[in-house]
Formats: sequence, structure tokens, C-alpha cells
Amino acid sequence: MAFTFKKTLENVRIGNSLFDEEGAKVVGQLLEKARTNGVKVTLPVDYVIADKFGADAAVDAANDRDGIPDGWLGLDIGPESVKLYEAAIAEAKTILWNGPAGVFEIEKFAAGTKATLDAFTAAVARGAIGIIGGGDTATVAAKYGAEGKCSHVSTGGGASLELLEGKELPGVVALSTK
Ligand SMILES: Nc1ncnc2c1ncn2[C@@H]1O[C@H](COP(=O)(O)OP(=O)(O)O)[C@@H](O)[C@H]1O
Ligand SMILES: O=C(OP(=O)(O)O)[C@H](O)COP(=O)(O)O
Repeated sequence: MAFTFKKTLENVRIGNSLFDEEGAKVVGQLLEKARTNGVKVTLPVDYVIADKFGADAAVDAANDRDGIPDGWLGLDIGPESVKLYEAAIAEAKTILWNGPAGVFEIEKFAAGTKATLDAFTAAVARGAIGIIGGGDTATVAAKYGAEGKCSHVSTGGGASLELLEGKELPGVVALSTK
């Protein structure tokens, strides 16, 4: 998701990284809404890049200044981004985590997600509320044996976000009235 923001807002060269054409149309509005509400948005600034999607890909590093070459794609956040994420997580009282930082299923692209998980569980240990919402993010917690270090883990991604938006989830409504 971050590459849609980086390309649209800052014209960063993202190579063949994931880009959401539809999502790009609302990026400006989203940032404006965040500004109006005094919400700080932290985006990555460096990347672990690969020449293809797979465990046998060639790997390199890239940052916003030089961008990602055509034919390459960003599959994890880099060390400078990890520091930004850690700082944002460290000052939060409530953390809702929806979406891994990279392709954690492949070891060479898992470092950013693991560092994010470590910052997340450290925050919960110091008293913050840390909620995971998302099937893949829940898998991150399970993979590293950290489910017990989270306040709550839900496999529902979009559903969790809809519940927090105030929408009614039919299954939850049915169970709540029993
Ligand atoms: N830069 C990336 N490029 C392609 N796939 C990615 C990238 N970063 C993460 N992913 C993949 O996206 C999936 C996470 O999807 P997402 O919907 O954000 O999570 P959740 O299911 O927790 O809501 C993971 O399988 C992960 O490997
Ligand atoms: O996090 C998930 O998806 P989402 O982030 O796309 O909503 C889960 O994989 C949703 O799985 P489910 O729809 O079987 O509960």
C-alpha cells in the first residue's frame, strides 16, 4: 500500500512495486483529512528490493532519492523506515496493526515485519494496547510465537476495520443478541 502513497504524493520511482490505481485517486484526500485532524502519517523511506517475487530473487537496497529501478519491486521496508516505525510505535498508546511491513513469508523480506512486531510487543509490554487485525498479520504473530504478547489478535482485516468504523457486522450482531 505504501508505494501507492509514495508515488502519488512524492513522485518516488517505485519500479514494478504494487500500485493501486483506484486507491491512488483518494490518497490526496486521505492526507488532507489526516492533516485536518492532526494525524501524523509515517511512510517508509527505504526498501529491500528484488528483481522478482520469490525466494530465489536477487536482492538490493533502495531509498526514496534514487528510487526503485524498472523491473525491480520493493518487498520490505529498509532500516531507516524501521527506525521511523519504531519511533511511531514507541509513542503510541493504542496500536491497531493491519498489514505486515513486507513479504514476511520469505525470509529475506521478513526483517522489517519482525522489527515492527518487536516494537509492537514491546509497546504492549509497557502498557499500550496492541491489536492485530488481519489474517496475514495474525500469521506474523503466530510465526514468531508472539500471540500471547498482543492485547488482541483477530484474523479479520477488513472486517475489524469496518467494526471500528462503527458499521454493524451481521455475525457479531447475531451473537450479541443471543
Ligand atoms: N511490498 C509488498 N509487495 C507485495 N506483497 C506484499 C508486500 N508487502 C506485504 N505483502 C504481502 O501482503 C500480504 C498482507 O496483506 P494485508 O491484506 O496487508 O494483510 P492482512 O491480511 O493482515 O490484512 C502478505 O501476504 C505479504 O506477503
Ligand atoms: O485479513 C483478512 O482479509 P482482509 O485483510 O483482506 O480483510 C483475512 O484473511 C480475512 O479472512 P476471512 O474473510 O476468511 O475472515
